[in-house]
Amino acid sequence: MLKLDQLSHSYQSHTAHTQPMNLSFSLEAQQGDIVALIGPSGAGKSTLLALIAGFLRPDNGKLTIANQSIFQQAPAERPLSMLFQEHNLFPHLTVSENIGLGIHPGLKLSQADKESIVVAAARVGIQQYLGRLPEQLSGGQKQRVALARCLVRHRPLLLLDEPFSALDPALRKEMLELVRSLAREHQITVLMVTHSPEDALKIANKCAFITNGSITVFGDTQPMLTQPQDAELKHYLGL
Ligand SMILES: Nc1ncnc2c1ncn2[C@@H]1O[C@H](COP(=O)(O)OP(=O)(O)OP(=O)(O)O)[C@@H](O)[C@H]1O
Repeated sequence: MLKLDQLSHSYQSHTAHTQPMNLSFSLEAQQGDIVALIGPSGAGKSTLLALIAGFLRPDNGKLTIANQSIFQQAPAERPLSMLFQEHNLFPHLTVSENIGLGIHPGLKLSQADKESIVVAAARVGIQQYLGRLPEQLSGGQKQRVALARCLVRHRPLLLLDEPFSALDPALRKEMLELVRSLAREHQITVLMVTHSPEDALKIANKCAFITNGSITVFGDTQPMLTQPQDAELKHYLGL
């Protein structure tokens, strides 16, 4: 479904004392896979998502979704949605309007669109807040709104950059379970950056370990994280 073949990017060094950072990623995920992206700080996890989302231009390599190259597509045209830890909602727009932005950036919405906003809000459990402004919501409720906005887009790929790490453990677990059931229901492929191996074990069937700008271990999450063979991965997990 999603295929990256040596998708590369180099960050130039800004000072004489630092080296340029070269990153290159190869990865294959099937439809409905939930892939956890783990690895030390600065390894390249967010860069990988930015390359797929189109925020960052690759220098080389191939990037396909359902065998179609998305290399030339602008970020908004790509068949994906993305959820970050912060800055997900516009403060002056209601919950309903914030969700509607996922359908049309100018909020030109048909009756059917408005109905799909209500359906998505109900699916993530925030239908009673549709008229509120983001400041009138808790952190967890805000992330539900952002998730509903991803849902109304009906895109086959969802990119998550630690969206729930600021939530308390019980709420985080709830949100992870919600993402897992939504991914199952809609056969969405999910790539999730996380610093928590526990979260990876809870939600992801596949796991990619990123070090120094590339994926060095990829496999089924359970054996990979509970019986790691790779020395660097063992060290990262503290085993
Ligand atoms: N705009 C930039 N210019 C130069 N170097 C950058 C830039 N953005 C990121 N880098 C470098 O590229 C590397 C990968 O960064 P990235 O943010 O992808 O890592 P990460 O694995 O997501 O880290 P973290 O877990 O801390 O968020 C880091 O060494 C970082 O310093």
